[in-house]
Amino acid sequence: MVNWTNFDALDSYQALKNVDAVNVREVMSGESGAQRVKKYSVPMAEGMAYNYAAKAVDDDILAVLQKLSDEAQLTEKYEELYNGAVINTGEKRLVLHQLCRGQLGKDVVVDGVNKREFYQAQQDRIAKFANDVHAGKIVNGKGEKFTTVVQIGIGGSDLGPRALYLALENWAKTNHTLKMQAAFISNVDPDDASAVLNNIDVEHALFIVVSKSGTTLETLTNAAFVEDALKKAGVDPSKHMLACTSETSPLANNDKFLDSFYMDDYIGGRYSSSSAVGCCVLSLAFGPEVFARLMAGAHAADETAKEKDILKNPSLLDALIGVYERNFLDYATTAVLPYSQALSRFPAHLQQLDMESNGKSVNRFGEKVNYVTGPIIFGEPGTNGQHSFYQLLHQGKTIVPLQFIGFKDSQIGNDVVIEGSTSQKKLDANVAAQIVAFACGKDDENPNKNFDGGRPSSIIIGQQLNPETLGALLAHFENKVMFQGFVWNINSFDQEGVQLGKVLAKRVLAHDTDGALAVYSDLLEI
Ligand SMILES: O=P(O)(O)OC[C@H]1O[C@](O)(CO)[C@@H](O)[C@@H]1O
Repeated sequence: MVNWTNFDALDSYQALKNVDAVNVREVMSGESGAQRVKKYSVPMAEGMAYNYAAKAVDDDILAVLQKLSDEAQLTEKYEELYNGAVINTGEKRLVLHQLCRGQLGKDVVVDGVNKREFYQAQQDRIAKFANDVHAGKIVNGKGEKFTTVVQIGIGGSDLGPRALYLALENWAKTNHTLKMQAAFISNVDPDDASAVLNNIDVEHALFIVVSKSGTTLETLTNAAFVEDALKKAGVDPSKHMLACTSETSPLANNDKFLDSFYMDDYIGGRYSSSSAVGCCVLSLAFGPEVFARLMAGAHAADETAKEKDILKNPSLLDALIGVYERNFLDYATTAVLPYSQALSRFPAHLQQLDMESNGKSVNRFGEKVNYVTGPIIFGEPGTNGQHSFYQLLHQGKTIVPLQFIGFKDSQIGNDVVIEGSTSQKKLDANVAAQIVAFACGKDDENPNKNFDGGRPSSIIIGQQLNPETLGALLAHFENKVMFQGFVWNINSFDQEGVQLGKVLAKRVLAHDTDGALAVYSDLLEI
């Protein structure tokens, strides 16, 4: 059995308060910096590496972080999780998203159902469905092949799958495995659905209504919006619409859908890309083999996360360094900066993953905690970000830890040498330069041109963004967030904080308002 103890009650919490701080500028300058870049690197799954040379840690701090990991029983808690303990205390649920991509421990059986087999069976059903669509065995009302798939969902039923689709779209085109174009409708803003519908050929489109709960206002509204558009186009919606939901939701077992695929209550929305939620759209877009490769990469990262030695466990190490920065260096934000245009929506996915999971003020037993928890996450692909918000990152008063992601090869492989280097080389040169600029700064007698440096970062480096490396990246961050939640002794798997706004919006629509709500409603003429 593991002990669920508040972070500030641990001996290692006190020890971390007393460690000697590392001056990033000092240690990253000159030969010492070169040595750190070689030394402070951990292999990740799928040939990637997590390099943390430019973080404010040294061997002494790492030793205390190892103690923290052991004392807080972080890998033991992970083991409890994948063996089926009720980790989500708020909703009294198991947490099984890792089981969608492989068996990590014991069989998890609930009400006589082996959960790994259930998730695999859904993937197999989706694979058969996708193959039949691609082969022209499942066709539209006119007997013609479907060419487009549209996912209708929001939050975890949108962000992860959308980020993954965009991450692999060009890779799939290059590798001749783009079977169907995908599009996504999420916002209840009517312009979102209209713009997507205007851009596609609805007669040849399949629409997946994705909602775990089957009750989300935006998704149900958009599903009805699309149904209406299909009817107006003279198309039978039941031949074009699929459902992806939990078996207990109001959307389940509904014959207005061509077919339905299931996840369950043990998969949180923001962790659902590995379940039917991601499987459906990605298998239709790229083929089931590509989805299987994505899952293989994620499973490899899940296996690595079992390692007790923090210097061999990149997601655990990343988590612990993040905790040190958040609780002892007082850094409130983290920027995710992929030097890969394909990862354009990955920061948005991580924003939900991290902030919805760890944006909590009470521990897993509902008691207030006296320390800060999850950071604010934001980000954009480099080099675009360099010409936007990096000014503040370099010279602003707030220090923001930076998470870079970079790849040696492009996905499409089309490149030109201009002034002695390819665009890919320019991209990679920029990320290397940024890490050193942030860490080491530059003295200038003109204060306006002076860079203090000392701004910490880490980088995940891979050869190429492909299904395996993408899967490993996805799981790396899921596991990092999980480990941080364990340190803070919070429940990372519920999201009560999003409920109040939803309830009040319903009251506005029902004209049941008073006080400020009534005045705002009047201002907007609702
Ligand atoms: O899949 P559902 O049930 O429609 O939920 C969508 C999203 O809404 C939330 O519950 C928060 O509003 C997320 O956690 C979830 O990913």
